[in-house]
Amino acid sequence: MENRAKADLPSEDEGDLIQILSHVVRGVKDFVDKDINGIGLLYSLLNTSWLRSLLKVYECLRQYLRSSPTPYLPYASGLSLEILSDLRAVPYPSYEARELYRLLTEPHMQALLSAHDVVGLKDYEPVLPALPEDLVNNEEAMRIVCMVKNNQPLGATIRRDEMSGEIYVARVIHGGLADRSGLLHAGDRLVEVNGYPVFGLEPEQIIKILAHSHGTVMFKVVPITDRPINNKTMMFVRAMVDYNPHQDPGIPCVDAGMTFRKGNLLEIVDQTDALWWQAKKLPCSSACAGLVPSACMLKRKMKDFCCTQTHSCNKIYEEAFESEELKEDESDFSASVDGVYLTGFRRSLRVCRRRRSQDGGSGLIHSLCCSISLSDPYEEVARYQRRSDDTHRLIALLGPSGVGVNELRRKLIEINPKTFQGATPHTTRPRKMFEEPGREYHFISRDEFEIMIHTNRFVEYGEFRGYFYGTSVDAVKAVLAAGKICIIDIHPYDIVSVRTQELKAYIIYIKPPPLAQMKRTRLKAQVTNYCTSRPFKVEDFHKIEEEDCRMEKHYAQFFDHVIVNDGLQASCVRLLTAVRRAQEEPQWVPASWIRPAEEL
Ligand SMILES: Nc1ncnc2c1ncn2[C@@H]1O[C@H](COP(=O)(O)OP(=O)(O)OP(=O)(O)O)[C@@H](O)[C@H]1O
Repeated sequence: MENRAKADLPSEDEGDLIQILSHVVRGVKDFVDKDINGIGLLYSLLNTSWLRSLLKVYECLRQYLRSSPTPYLPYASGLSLEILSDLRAVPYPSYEARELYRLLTEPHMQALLSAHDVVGLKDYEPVLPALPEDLVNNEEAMRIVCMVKNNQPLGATIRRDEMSGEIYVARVIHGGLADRSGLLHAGDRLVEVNGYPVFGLEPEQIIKILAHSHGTVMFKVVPITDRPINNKTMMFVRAMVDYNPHQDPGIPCVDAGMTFRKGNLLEIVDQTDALWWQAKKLPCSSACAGLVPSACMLKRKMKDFCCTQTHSCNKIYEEAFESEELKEDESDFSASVDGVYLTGFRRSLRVCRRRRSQDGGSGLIHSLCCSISLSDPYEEVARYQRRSDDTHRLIALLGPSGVGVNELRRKLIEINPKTFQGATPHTTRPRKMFEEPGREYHFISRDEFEIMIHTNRFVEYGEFRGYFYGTSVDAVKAVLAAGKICIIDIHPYDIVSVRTQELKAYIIYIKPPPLAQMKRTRLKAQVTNYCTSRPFKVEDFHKIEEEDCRMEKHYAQFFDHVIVNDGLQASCVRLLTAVRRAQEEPQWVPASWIRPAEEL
């Protein structure tokens, strides 16, 4: 079969396109197993038999054009008419003459001969009537555009030029009906809609005309001469803020607007307009894009909002921490599983952090909360696939106090201490008898600790009873360099310190289940703080829920994954799966992590 296909090819170089196609198919096949958007579709398209047949037809036609065949007879149908007339003149025609007469008078034969003459004389170009001589030179070229609406919006917006009263197509929505037709463009001047002249009308009146028209809609337009080119390449971003077009009085067309939430991934498909971009939400469910504010426009919109938020940012932390009397001896937790020492399990530094936020911490909160939302309403992202020889990504668990962050982290390390490890913290407190330097803690002086703070070497730190405690970047890197997966718990404060090119943290948010389920699953659980260990009370659950709401409201854009901690066992399995995916499957990460700054 394959040989025959080869033999059918007109000559060696006619096979070029087929060869190129085969080469492309082989190249694309190598990427099929990688999670690249649309690659499967492209592969099956390139592999279709009709595409190969089409290319063959194309090659044959090229060969035909190259050999430029000349017709055997210049005028076959004329000759057939002459023969018919001669045959009619024969008084006693033979059987063969009668047969020939019958054949030549058949409509199919006549059509065939006529087609031969048309092709032979290359007489197939349409003949246009001559242009009238009195044509006005500067008359505008009009375009008549017909579209079948099919209950879907046209995917274009219009605006009225207040000075001239002319109506223009303001924008064409990417992937919408108008865009797919390729016949309407932003800047085209609208002259008529379904035969109604639109000059001087309000855009609302034109929309009414459109709403009443069913089936085919006809536009008469004067096409724009210099069409703006969308020369920016496609860009993927993570939304760092919520946006609702219905609450934005500044949007040019609410119906074309797209709602998005913090953390949503958007594909920016059109940046022609400096103020309003067009975007699709990922994973893509609709072919049609929606209108979203551009980065600079959204930043402007967020400015006022963020100013009002500064107070509540401070409040979040004031409210999130509890005030309790502390016992120094109970501030540490450590254990050994299968001879492997579990480190980095200090008691929560909630209280220390509260103190930090009181004495000067508010500046930090402000800079975290507002710098993120103000300066970058969109964060450019790119697909990142960790190579097997790269260090693992840091796994950072975040969640309301008491939800079970430490419990899950501990379980993960206990299940597989050869794979997972916490980072050994630093402290300025004196070493206890049984402690070994570098095992429970790295013991350093206060001066050394302060230098490390000022040189940003901590992913998180706090002060407790006059001593500093903290997890350093180097401690995390030491675990990663040993080929293990470093798993730490963080506070919202620490998000900025772990989301770096160096650590590539994958942030998993541990979310509480609904109240009833939380009560049911925590029947035997204990709230452990610095001075007591007691069963959960209803107030504890309410506090967890409140903190959950606040964390989601302010930090959801940073969550790479969310796990609802209902049953401990099931949550553990989900956590293991999420960690495996973070390390082995492609993930969206800030583009700055994988591209040098000058390329961005
Ligand atoms: N899914 C669960 N089912 C039942 N009990 C749980 C579950 N998750 C955690 N717990 C229990 O809830 C209590 C609090 O958990 P844990 O100490 O891990 O909270 P945390 O989020 O680390 O809070 P903190 O930051 O205040 O230490 C522990 O007694 C733990 O065993």
